[in-house]
Amino acid sequence: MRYISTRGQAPVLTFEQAMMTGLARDGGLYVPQTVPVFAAEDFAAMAGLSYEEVAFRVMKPFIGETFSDTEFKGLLERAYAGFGHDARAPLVQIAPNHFLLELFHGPTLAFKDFAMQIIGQMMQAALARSGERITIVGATSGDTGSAAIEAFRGLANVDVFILYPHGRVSEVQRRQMTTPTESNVHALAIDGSFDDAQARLKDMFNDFAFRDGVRLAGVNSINWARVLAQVVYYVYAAVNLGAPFRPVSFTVPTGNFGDIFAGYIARKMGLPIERLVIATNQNDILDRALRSGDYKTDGVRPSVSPSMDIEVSSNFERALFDAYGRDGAAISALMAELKAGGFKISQGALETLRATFASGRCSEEETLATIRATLASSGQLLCPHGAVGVKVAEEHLGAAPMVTLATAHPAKFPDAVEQASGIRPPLPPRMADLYQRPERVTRVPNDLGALMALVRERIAR
Ligand SMILES: Cc1ncc(COP(=O)(O)O)c(C=O)c1O
Ligand SMILES: N[C@@H](CCOP(=O)(O)O)C(=O)O
Repeated sequence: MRYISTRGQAPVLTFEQAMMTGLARDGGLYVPQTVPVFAAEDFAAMAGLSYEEVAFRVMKPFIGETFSDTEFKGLLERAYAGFGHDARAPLVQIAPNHFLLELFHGPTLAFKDFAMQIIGQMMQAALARSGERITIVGATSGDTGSAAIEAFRGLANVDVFILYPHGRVSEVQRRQMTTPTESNVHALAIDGSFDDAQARLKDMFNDFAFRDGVRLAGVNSINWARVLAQVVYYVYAAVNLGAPFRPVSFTVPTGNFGDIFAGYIARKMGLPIERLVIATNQNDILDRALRSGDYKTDGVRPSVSPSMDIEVSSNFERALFDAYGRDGAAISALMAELKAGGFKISQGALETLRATFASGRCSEEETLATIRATLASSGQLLCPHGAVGVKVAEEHLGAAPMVTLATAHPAKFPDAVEQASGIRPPLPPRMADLYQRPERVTRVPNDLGALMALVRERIAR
């Protein structure tokens, strides 16, 4: 399996190279040259298997010979051993044809753990072989950061720097990033939005002297390995609901578009996904783009679902690449226009996107009302991101079972959940002292030069 860039001008890489590279050197994102298609029997044989076994079967064709089968199985076992639920990703029914896929039983209580834990294992194995040392820089709106820190804390050959928007993540999210004591962990609060943090991260990748000098690696969903690991739970959920013999629909609370893009890959692999629904909060650029064809930024507005406060959705570039017939030059031109505020999607590409994705938006009031209503109707307490998903899913119910991704634990957002429901969800006992632990964070300007200087200075220590 080989990986190519969405902008067509970067070297073609193996899985291991793509994983260790992050952003392509032409500024694009790596995607598989071809997506393997599974037979119906392959999916049928996965029903009832453990999460780790499904992960092995789904990921194996994409990773090729990067690891021996025995080694890869060992990495998967270690990655998911710390999850707080035997099923890893349990399905819970909330209405006759509507299920939640609980993706918050990992160590940091959000879906990011599913990919970050196995990437941590795979990167460590690759580094042990090469003897290299890397510098991870990540941008987060709250959940990627803590999951990355959890996966890489304390490693001797990795420094991990996490940029989060100052004042725009929940207190639990912030403390998860600022309280780890390991010296290889660097929490950085940037003056700006998540979009600013992600833009500076991409600028760092595009500065080759810096990138090569610090051996920069990325663990955001710009890294193909992140997307791949997230494909697994779509397959796992669908086969346990009757796929391939009956289709299943998914609604995905969406921000950076990595999670729903994983669903898109699952569908390309032959998984019968009837509807793939993008659910946005009030930062609804994706919903607007699918309706109007105009992908125009108009500023991020803080919401009660802060992890989705994103306007420049990185992975949308991967979907556009396919929708434009894999024309790297066309994607480069669109991304150049985006830097100036936005672009118009061609009619042909728009029709392709609309044939694949449906979308909807959920306001602030609707988010809180959905937390209340779902608790009353099903007894399930949602986090605000899951609530955005449930509200939009309810507008797209059809004959196929609908699965809404519950992307984070409600205890990560206690203020919003309490405001909606009157219930303040407690943290799990292992995190009970989170509010007492001392915090360690550096406030940083939204300035590329200053950020690069800080990273260089810290890793030289
Ligand atoms: C809790 C939660 N829900 C939803 C999302 C949106 O996912 P994606 O950025 O993959 O679209 C995020 C951020 O990634 C998140 O942290
Ligand atoms: N919501 C995310 C934003 C970054 O997304 P990623 O999937 O590209 O890492 C977060 O919580 O940080």
